[in-house]
Amino acid sequence: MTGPDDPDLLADLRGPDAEHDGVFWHGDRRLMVFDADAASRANAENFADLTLPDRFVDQIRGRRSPVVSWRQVRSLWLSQMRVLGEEGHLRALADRMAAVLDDRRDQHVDFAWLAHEVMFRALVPVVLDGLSTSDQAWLARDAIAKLTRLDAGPGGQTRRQQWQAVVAQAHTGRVVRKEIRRRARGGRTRTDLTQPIVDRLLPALGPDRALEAVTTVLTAIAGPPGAVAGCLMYELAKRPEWAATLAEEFAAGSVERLYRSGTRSAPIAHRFVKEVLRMWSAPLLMTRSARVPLTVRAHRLAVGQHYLVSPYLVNHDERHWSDPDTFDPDRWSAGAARRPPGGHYYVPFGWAPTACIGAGLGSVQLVLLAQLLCTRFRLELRAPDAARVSLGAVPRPLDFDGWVRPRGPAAADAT
Ligand code: HEM
Repeated sequence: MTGPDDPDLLADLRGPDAEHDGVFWHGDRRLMVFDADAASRANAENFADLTLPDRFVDQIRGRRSPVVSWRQVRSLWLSQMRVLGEEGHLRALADRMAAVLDDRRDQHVDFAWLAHEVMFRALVPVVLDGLSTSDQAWLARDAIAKLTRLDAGPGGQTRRQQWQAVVAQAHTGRVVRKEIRRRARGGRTRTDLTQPIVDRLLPALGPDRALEAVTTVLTAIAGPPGAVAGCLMYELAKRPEWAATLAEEFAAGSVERLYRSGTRSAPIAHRFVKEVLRMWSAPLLMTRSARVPLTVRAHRLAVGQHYLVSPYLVNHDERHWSDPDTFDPDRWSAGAARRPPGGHYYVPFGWAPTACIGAGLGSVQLVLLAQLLCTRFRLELRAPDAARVSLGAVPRPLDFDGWVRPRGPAAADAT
């Protein structure tokens, strides 16, 4: 767990949160909306009619662009996500994760950063398939720069890091723009999240808004998936009894079945993943700007005022969860003593209508990662007793470094 001197972004918020039942003003007039019902309602009202901003060229010329609702963009992605969750795509996703782990084998690594790398690199082709190695490397550099900024906090980056971040972001823009243009000219088609945007929405969106849509997903896969994966590695490393239970479950089934039926074929691993997602939800806080006048439990927000929501605090709310700070995958078993309250009290993927489009794939990917770590690889920690999780912008294991080792042939055969 978190050490007393480690960062805790929520330290000043827990007291007022309990005192005011989850809705209160904090500091410079920002409303904290940590109550599950209030957060869900505020998000629904705020984003009910979300449309994309006008194109840049139209803004300059004082014209209106064709109206495209965010719902249209999301619905194309959600359909494509179903295809991307099929057997062949899951196998390819797992192969890409295994390749990153294999590449780092026997080197001294920070596991929290490794987790980001494994998740992000494996997910890039889900968003933009078929990129050259050097273009993929630019996307990874951009993601690392964003994560470094998150990790360092405001003003915590050196000028060199800031400059590298600008360069990486510019290159990512160039890579995505080039790929959209190539596909629009009738080049190759791919099964990824960019293709339906090009095929179905490009004329209405225009190139700059299409670029914005694709980079939104690239940003989304650069943070929470890796943060949660780092915590999954942490929980597996700290709880050998759970690692052994999961290894047994994976050995009893085949990995091919896992690709075919996803989380269904590994119910214990799925419970473990659900609990990691609850216990270590990322990000800790999300800032929203009111797009319409909002009233949250009699607190009024004018357009442009900010409010903050927290999947983490909702998932740890003592009013709804029993022993919320205890890591207990068994709470997800049928008939468990600590029952989850269900519904919108469990929000590791946020709230409709902007809830994560990758919730299903993200969960399966975490199960696949657990499978790799219980069967083909193992983590050897440099200082097992020192490892703990701090609560910065995202939950982050500290002193969590060591070596990825291959498992013996007997364990590999079990896959
Ligand atoms: C375990 C993995 C993941 C976690 C924990 C996670 C978590 C989140 C959270 C908390 C949000 C904010 C939702 C809100 O605004 O209320 C979000 C949004 C989003 N996520 Fe994920 N995510 C994961 C995986 C993925 C994957 C695999 C993809 C796509 C390949 C993805 C794409 C997105 C997108 C596009 C959004 C923005 C949705 C919108 O604004 O409409 N995420 N995610």
